[in-house]
Amino acid sequence: MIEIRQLSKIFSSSGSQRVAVNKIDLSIGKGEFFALLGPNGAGKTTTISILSTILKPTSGEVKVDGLNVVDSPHLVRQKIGIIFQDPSLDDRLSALENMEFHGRLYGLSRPQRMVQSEALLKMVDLWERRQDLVRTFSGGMRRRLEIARGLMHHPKLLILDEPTIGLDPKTRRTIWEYIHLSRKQWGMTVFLTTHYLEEADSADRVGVMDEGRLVAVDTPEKLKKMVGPEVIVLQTDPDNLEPIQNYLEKFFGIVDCHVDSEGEISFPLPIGEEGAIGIIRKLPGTIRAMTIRKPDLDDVFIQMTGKNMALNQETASPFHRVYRGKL
Ligand SMILES: Nc1ncnc2c1ncn2[C@@H]1O[C@H](COP(=O)(O)OP(=O)(O)OP(=O)(O)O)[C@@H](O)[C@H]1O
Repeated sequence: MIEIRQLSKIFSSSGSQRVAVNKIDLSIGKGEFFALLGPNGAGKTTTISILSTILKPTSGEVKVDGLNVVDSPHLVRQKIGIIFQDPSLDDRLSALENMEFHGRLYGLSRPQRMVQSEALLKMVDLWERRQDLVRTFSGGMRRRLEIARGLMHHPKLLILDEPTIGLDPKTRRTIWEYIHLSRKQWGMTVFLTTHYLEEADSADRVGVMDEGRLVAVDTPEKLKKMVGPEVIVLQTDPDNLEPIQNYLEKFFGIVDCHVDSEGEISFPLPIGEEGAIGIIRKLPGTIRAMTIRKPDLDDVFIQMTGKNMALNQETASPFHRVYRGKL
């Protein structure tokens, strides 16, 4: 459904150049659910702006369902639905009018518009509120309406740029139910950018993007396996973080540590070593608590980029054991 070859985008302004996307290659199959994960400024929005024909590449080639996005932008737009980070509804119109307007732009007939609007507004639980102005809607209701509107012309490819940012967990779950329902109904491909690790976790494949480069692409399970079987998280004094890092590097060759200013340090448990407790006993300073858990996509990100991705995470990994007290 998507073929990206050696795609680069360089922004030039007042004499300086910024490489937002740096020679990425990516193929996404029909019906696949693909998540692009990366921190602020990684190049995710730029990539999907090129995919959706809003921006032109500096070099490289992008095809959507066999159509080149530069040569055939109008045909490509017919095939895609986009949900942007920033709301794009007209809040002076009602929910139904927003649907109707979008349907007209996509050349749907009146009967098609009526059938689709009713089915989709019912799907997102907004049918009862169809005559109300969007300006009277809550953030979650607007987001649900945007999803319904993006699906109005039955796109082959749905592009979502952080669609659930700032929404409560219940609304996020509901939105995903609608998207998965539509995937099942007409085999839609989904291309998502997100900061939420659990959203990326449910994708068929995840691409890790950093500073314009695609540093890894694989299933979430395989990416996590690359980190190792388990990750140790330790609580210590902030002053003790550096000595611990030095010790881990010197005696265990561990360089993929993540530290935060509160005194937390995490690193993959070395395979074949004497076990977590054995390592901890030899570390300098006081260790207040230790958690052992399965790696998550944040650990993958740290290992690939040396940076932390865990923004907005609600819950820790469910697969953890916690040790507290004297170790
Ligand atoms: N129109 C522009 N002109 C100049 N630089 C830009 C422009 N758009 C994006 N950039 C730069 O390109 C880089 C990638 O930005 P992009 O918005 O694609 O990142 P992102 O991964 O989507 O980040 P976020 O998660 O914050 O949305 C950034 O350094 C950004 O400042």
